[in-house]
Amino acid sequence: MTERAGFGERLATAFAERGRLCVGIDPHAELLERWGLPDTAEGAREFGLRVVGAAAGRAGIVKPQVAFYERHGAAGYAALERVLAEARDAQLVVIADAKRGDIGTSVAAYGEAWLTPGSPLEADAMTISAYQGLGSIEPVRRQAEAAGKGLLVLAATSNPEARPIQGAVLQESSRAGATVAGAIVSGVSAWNRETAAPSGIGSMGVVIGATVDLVAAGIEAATDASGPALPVLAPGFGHQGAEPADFRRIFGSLAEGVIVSESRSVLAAGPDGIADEILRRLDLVGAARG
Ligand SMILES: O=c1ccn([C@@H]2O[C@H](COP(=O)(O)O)[C@@H](O)[C@H]2O)c(=O)[nH]1
Repeated sequence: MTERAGFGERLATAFAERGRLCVGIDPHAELLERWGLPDTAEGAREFGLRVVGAAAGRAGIVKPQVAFYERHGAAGYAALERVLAEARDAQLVVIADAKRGDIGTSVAAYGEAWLTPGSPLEADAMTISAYQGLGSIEPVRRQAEAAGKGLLVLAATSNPEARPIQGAVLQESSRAGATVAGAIVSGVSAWNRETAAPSGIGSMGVVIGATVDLVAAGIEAATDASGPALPVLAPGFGHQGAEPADFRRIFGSLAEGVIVSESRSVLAAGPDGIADEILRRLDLVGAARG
């Protein structure tokens, strides 16, 4: 196994060499049909491998949506293992969109699954939920740091129904007065400042939808520009309405670490059109190059 740089460093290289587009791998039933593939684990594997083939040498980052493999049970996991391995062999930065979360040894087991070098489901980073408290995911933070992996903690997700909970104001804590989303951004930013970041981008990051108003969500107030840039996985571009070319305006002082994530808007191009669509979407985020 060849030695890979840490997540933040790999992200910085991907941004510089390939741009910020992250191609989602979401083999849901409708897309599989459009791609002429069966709605089975084999279909999901073939879909994922073709997306990886189209992304390799064009985009720098892919994000398999774990749920679409999990729904096929053990065979789906075998398919996902293959897609993850091919993506990593193709030198893509791989973000497993697993949205796991729990406490103690249970959350640590999730970390082992997705972030251990050499594990069957190894990715470069995973999405994780801190709904049980930021401290509950501390074991995975330690695993990620030890293995040079990344964590992307859900802060303000792209779906509008998240707003009442993620925008709720904390009453009793060291962050009283902050929104839940803002507190997560501040807490993860503090972790990120502690990670070694030779590239200027850290490895501890957050998920913030491109559809979110950062001021209303209490995130702007929580942003601290010191230290390495905070990785921000940003779904909500493309099919959900946000324009990739607008990412700097949308994210302001967080823009440096933004990963522009798109699934359906790219995948809808089908197997024959996806390579060109990736190049077209990369151009839309073109201001991000360099
Ligand atoms: O806040 C979030 C977090 C994750 N997602 C996931 O991203 C993709 C979005 O797909 P599109 O087709 O580009 O809308 C999908 O896998 C979601 O589960 C998100 O949308 N919002």
